[in-house]
Amino acid sequence: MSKKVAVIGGGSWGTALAQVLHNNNYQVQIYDLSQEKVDEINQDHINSYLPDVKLPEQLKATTDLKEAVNGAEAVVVVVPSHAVRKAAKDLAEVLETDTLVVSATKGLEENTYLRMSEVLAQELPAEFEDKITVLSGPSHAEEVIKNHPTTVVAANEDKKMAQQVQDMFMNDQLRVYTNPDAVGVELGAAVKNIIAIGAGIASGLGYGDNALAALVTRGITEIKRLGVELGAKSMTFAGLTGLGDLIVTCTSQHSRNRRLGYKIGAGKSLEEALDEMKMVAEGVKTAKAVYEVAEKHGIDMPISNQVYNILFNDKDPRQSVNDLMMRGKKHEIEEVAKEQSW
Ligand SMILES: NC(=O)C1=CN([C@@H]2O[C@H](COP(=O)(O)OP(=O)(O)OC[C@H]3O[C@@H](n4cnc5c(N)ncnc54)[C@H](O)[C@@H]3O)[C@@H](O)[C@H]2O)C=CC1
Ligand SMILES: O=C(CO)COP(=O)(O)O
Repeated sequence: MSKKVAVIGGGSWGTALAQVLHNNNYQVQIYDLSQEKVDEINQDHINSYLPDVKLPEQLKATTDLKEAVNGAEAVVVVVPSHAVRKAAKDLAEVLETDTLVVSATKGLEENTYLRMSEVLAQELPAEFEDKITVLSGPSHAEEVIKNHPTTVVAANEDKKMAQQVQDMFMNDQLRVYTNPDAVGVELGAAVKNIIAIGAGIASGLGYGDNALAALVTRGITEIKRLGVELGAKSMTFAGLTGLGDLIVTCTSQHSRNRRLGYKIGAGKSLEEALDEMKMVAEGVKTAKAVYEVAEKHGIDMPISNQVYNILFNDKDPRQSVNDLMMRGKKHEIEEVAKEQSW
């Protein structure tokens, strides 16, 4: 009999990952709070967030968490970041001790500024701490669900755990690498969403590829600056979950964060833009968390800072662009500037 995996969260990413696991011969059960989502998957074999794609009939969904995790060798947590603590609390009641936990959510928790694996570790019993592996990378659900070639990373300090998750998801359409630096992987994934909102804003203002390249390149510089301060390895930000995910999110038609930014750049308020979104744009909440963390640690994050001010302080995006362009003059590579006292 095939092994079972429970996917916690039947949104676009949860459904795409569920299909990958189904293709890899797992019996998959999706858990979602929304009866409507569960009915779509069970009765119509679709997820309305992923139009034009028929899901495998064997993919089952439920609103009963206990039923979903019963007998599962792994649970994949893929609810929005604001729901992870609640999902983890609920999971703590029903999870069997030897179950692997995969965290596929991208964001930082508001107020605590914790990474998602840290939130899970706080709420699950202590024996799960080493069993939490982060799965992340440049991977829009809209393409994964169509089996387009995609690369992601399974991150856990424990090599065996990372490899188990690599084996679970890897196939000829989804290539999975491992990386012990879960801190860097999670921070890259969370902060790129803020820069992607910035890329959307720039596009909504009518700016083109030059501004985009500037945002991506200077964006990864400030993501790395924050990450290294918080204990990540600098090289992780040159990889799939750093630069890779930043590129895909800043440039893709599928990105929810970029789309939200575009609406704001084109003149809508944050409330109007959010009202028009069905799916989660994680960068909004993360912008607040990162603004506060950067302030606390004294880290210079000029782009994230401007995105925060546009989102939460009604700053005119054109003024933000001007302020970014007119910052004090700098050496491009700060490590070299320090080394050579430039
Ligand atoms: N959509 C994508 O292409 C990708 C998304 N992600 C990340 O995955 C996470 C989820 O994103 P999406 O699937 O796009 O979100 P979504 O907005 O499409 O769906 C979220 C789903 O979670 C459900 N939900 C909310 N709270 C829940 C709870 N406590 N228990 C169970 N279900 C709950 C909602 O009913 C909804 O069906 C986000 O952190 C996102 O950044 C990561 C990679 C790709
Ligand atoms: O993380 C993603 C792709 O890797 C999805 O980004 P969006 O949430 O902006 O769609």
